[in-house]
Amino acid sequence: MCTWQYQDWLGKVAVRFSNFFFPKISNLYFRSKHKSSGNFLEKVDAQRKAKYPDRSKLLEKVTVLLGYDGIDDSIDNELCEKCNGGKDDFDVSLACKRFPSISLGFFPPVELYDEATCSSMDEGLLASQLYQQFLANSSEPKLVEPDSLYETWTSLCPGREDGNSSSLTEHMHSGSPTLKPKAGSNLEFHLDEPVSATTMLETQNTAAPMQDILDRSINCIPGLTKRQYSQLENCGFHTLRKLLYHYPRTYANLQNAEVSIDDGQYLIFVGKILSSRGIRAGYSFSFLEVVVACEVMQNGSTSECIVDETESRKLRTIHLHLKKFFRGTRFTYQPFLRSLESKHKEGDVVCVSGKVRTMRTKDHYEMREYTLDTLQDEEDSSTCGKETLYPIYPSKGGLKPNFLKDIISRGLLILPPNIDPIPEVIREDFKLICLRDAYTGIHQPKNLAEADSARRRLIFDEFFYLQLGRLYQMLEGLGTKLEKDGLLDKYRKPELNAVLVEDWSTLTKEFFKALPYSLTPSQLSSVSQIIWDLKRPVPMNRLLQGDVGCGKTIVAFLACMEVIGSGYQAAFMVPTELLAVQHYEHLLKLLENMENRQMAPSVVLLTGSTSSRQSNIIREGLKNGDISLVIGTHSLIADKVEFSSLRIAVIDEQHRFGVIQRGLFNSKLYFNPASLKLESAKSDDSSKGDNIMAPHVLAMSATPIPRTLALALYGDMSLTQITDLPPGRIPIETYIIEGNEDGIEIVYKMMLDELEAGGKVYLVYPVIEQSEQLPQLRAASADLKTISSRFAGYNCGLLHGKMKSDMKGEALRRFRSGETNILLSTQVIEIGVDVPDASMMVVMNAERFGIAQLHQLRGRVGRGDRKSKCILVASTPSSLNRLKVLEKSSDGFQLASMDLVLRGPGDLLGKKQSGHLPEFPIARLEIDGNILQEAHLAALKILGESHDLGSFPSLKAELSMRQPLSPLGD
Ligand SMILES: Nc1ncnc2c1ncn2[C@@H]1O[C@H](COP(=O)(O)OP(=O)(O)OP(=O)(O)O)[C@@H](O)[C@H]1O
Repeated sequence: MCTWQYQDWLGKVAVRFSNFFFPKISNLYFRSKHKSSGNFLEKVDAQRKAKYPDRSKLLEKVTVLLGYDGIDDSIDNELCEKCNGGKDDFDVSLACKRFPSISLGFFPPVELYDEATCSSMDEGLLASQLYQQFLANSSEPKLVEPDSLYETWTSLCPGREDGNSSSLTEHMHSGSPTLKPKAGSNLEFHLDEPVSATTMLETQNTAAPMQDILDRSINCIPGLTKRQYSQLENCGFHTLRKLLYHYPRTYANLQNAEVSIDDGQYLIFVGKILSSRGIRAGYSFSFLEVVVACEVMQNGSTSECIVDETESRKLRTIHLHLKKFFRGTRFTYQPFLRSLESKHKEGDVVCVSGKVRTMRTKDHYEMREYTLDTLQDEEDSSTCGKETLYPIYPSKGGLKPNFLKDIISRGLLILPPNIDPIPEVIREDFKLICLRDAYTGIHQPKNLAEADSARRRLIFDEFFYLQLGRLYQMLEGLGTKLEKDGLLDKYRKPELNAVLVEDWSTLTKEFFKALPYSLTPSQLSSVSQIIWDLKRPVPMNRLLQGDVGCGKTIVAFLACMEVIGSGYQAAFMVPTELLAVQHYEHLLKLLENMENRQMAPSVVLLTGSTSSRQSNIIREGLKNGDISLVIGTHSLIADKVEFSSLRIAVIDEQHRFGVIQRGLFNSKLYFNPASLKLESAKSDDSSKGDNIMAPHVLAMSATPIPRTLALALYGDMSLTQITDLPPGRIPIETYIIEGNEDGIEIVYKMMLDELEAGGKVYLVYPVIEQSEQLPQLRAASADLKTISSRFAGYNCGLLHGKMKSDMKGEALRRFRSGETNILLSTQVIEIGVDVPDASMMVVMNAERFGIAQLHQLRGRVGRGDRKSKCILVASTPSSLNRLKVLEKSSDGFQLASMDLVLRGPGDLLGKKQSGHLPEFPIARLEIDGNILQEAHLAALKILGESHDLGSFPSLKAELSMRQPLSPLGD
């Protein structure tokens, strides 16, 4: 920089110095009365008049004293803060304008998910106000310099590299305040009137896509101090995206007042803190009581009443007593209590939400569970907007809701309009608002309608990227365009195609004829749909779903027969050895019934307990194609197991396998073209022409969830549902009994009655052995003696996961054959165990099991034509209620979706399948099914246009930002 440039620069710095730092230093001095500040002030004053070069040293010193890195840092920060209105100014005046009705009063909660619509508020978004304020401030002749405005501008709009004046003018609205470039310069501007935020933001985006702004560091928010930055970072707000995902948990609708306060209602109030007291109530007991005075309307008044001041007499004052209790000596110390008290200042205007309990004194209410948000100010409360929504944020990692609210509104300001990766045509088709409006709408809605469209758009995104990701992954795994189009077509037209029984393979038809019962209509159509898929050159990925005991196994066996009948191999993987043995034995029995026994394929069992000699033989048979069907456990996915021509993989109880396990299974089972030994043995030619193809996958689940939920959970799978039960099934009677002495006696009596009537009883326990930590839990092993002596004339068996495999098989065999009448077991029998004449199930400590789990357990009985009972024994009276839902409903769909809602759907794209954290931050699977369907269609539309998303680079980028995808899900 040459000398004159440097002096010019320093001159500008000095102007800013006068305007920013001098008042700051003065404040510092007057506030602290500190001597050193006084000295500084004197020096500063002297240096204001000094020559430019002499000032630089002091400037540097002063800026460092004020907590900046240097002059540049301070200028950037100060200007940004100015353009945000400066925190102090902004907080008071803008909050009041934004929330004109922050007045004392009582208002009901408006849930984020509420679909009600209300009239809209006048123009006046926070964003434009902030800009106007910034520009108003900036219009002081001394402050605004052409390039300082430019600097400010670029710092506000990080994506913008140069001040392109033409693009700026392009977007100016007629009649809007304008910012015009001076003639002959693309850097200098003069102000006519303030420019709206939208106009400015639009202008900085015309050149490059700004989608990546969401993934920039949180540091890109103007005016963020270092401290705020590190606080946000520490709480996980690394990027703007993460910040904007911090949605309000609800909105307080401060205008929509109700008239009565009833005991037990969840309500929202706005009021003023009267007192805050930490009280020691005993040796190790204390509590905090915050009293808030609120003015609410008299019974019979309506919300319109308060618009007219003369009607204000209809208001009455109520007192809310917010109480928090603490137990423990350390909570009774005065310093602790004082610090509690000091968190709430007398006179603060607060928004309180929670459950009210009426107190003895009239108009006094107690709230023990509450949320308290301090509002910015109550000024200007007389100006009532038509409707005002006040977003209530959850706090995070110690960051206060109001702080987050402020940072989020600053973040919204720098959002350019073109951050939306979803093409306009899709937005129009599905009536979606643009992404920036969605972020603004969810954080700063003018009315409920706006919040609702914002929410709809954000939910759409959550589902859309999930669907897009999974379908994209599937397409990537396919070779030809034809296959890819075929796959998409299949998902586009969910109406199912089926193959008539006549067109099934000969083997399938023979096996079908040998069944001891006829298939239900649902089973028959499921088989036909699956076979239609099997005949296509595209690998099937289908989920067969149905309630417990509906007969899925036989459908899967028929699918295997179809493949084997075409000269290929089938693998049937189940989660437990017990189930593998059961399926194996069941299948052998069915095959024995076949008229033409020679047609029966070779079937083997491969589990962890298979001897190594036997395993070697089986592996060899699978490799050379001698074995047509293998039933087994995880052993099937071992590296060593190779197939000659695997054409279908059945995965029973698929949710029992982790994402990676399923992926491994999938990727391992590729049809090996090198080994076409069986090609000549084909009896049908339906599959000819396919060279290398992934095997068909038929996953089975006994967790019957509604179609929409299934779509979300398994978006890349076609779905077949068995909706009926085999004929002759009698509904199971369910009883919930408290496990006290009397209760247990009743249970034993019911068991005895059942045994005397010739029934068989499962007795299920939460644990195998009694534990010292949980003495209240009854244990299977420990109870064996008690039960045996109690039911002396009957034989008891024991079955649990720690037993050796053959012992388990033997225990089940004895129970099935009737050698034992009572089987004491753990939840090991939960999946798949099929003993059709078992007629009673007793579950001890039933509250230890999930709802869906209990439904599965209950499904072990009532599988034959005998009337069955299920008794759920609850340890405590309080747990009875939760179990009652099972007493009322036997609909697996309803119970499973309830369970899903309680547990959360789990991580669908990643490895995590804990099911404890809902993966959709804002969507609710149980109510947003229609949006999910639309998202599914939109994903198909996009991929139909471009299989590899080549034509949609923004979508591809967004997909990778949201979740890195890999075929194995890791
Ligand atoms: N159409 C039918 N008519 C009569 N009985 C049938 C029919 N289909 C299946 N079954 C019998 O119903 C019982 C349950 O079938 P299966 O074990 O296949 O059920 P599932 O759907 O796999 O149940 P779970 O999810 O509990 O494992 C079996 O004993 C089976 O033989």
